[in-house]
Amino acid sequence: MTESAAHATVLHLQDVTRTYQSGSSTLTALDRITLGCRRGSWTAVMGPSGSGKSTLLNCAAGLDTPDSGQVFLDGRDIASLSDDLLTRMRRTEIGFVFQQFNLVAALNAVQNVSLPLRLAGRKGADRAALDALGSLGLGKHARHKPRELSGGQQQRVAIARALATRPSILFADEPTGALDSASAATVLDLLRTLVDQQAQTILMVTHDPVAAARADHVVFLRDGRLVTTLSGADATQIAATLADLETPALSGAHG
Ligand SMILES: Nc1ncnc2c1ncn2[C@@H]1O[C@H](COP(=O)(O)OP(=O)(O)OP(=O)(O)O)[C@@H](O)[C@H]1O
Repeated sequence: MTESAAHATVLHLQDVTRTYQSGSSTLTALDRITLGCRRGSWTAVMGPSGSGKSTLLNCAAGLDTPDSGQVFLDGRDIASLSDDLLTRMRRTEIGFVFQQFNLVAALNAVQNVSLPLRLAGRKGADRAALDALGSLGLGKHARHKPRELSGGQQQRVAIARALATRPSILFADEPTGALDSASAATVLDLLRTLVDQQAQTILMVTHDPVAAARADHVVFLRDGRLVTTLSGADATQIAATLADLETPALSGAHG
């Protein structure tokens, strides 16, 4: 990989604004957000409830459309893509991991992981899915259905599925939110390994300072604005920054 490829910006949001209309009032969920994710970096998004984290992830993933501003994925403005190209981009260049795993209950692990490959029309989907599960230490569980797996194992299958098409970026929405702390640690170790060894790019929403501390950068939102960024911070610093952001909202709620 060349130096420039190693440091290429995979995702760039430029002045992204998203509002919602509620009766006669306008709620600004995202307010001129500018943010970049470089290849092989892991960025966590934190902020009080309602600060715009999910909206940010959805706009970045092309699942929601900003009112203004631009979202570039691998240098392409996603608003300029046709519906067909946008669908293809979502299937192949973006991976998504959710709090509740969202595996298909009727399918076993290998069938779940091969699903996006089949949708993308790739040959050898089962072989690739088996390889992906094996590399995540889940080879023994390939034929297990989701209900036969622990929460941490299900989330690792979901990560294997999200990465099956080798997406440029993995979006993770509270990936450890439904896990006990030991399973969460395993999933976070896996994400860290993917970033360090495969230059995977990750954008993750989390409420958990311990999870955010595993990322390279933490961006903090409040009222739709990006208010501060920490790099290389530990969980204590991250928790303190989050508490500072939540304090005015709490006093407002009681005032
Ligand atoms: N479809 C919608 N219609 C109207 N308002 C919305 C809609 N989606 C989100 N909002 C509002 O936009 C703001 C940001 O919401 P968002 O879900 O992005 O916040 P969040 O930081 O992810 O919250 P949480 O931590 O509680 O999940 C909130 O005030 C929310 O009520």
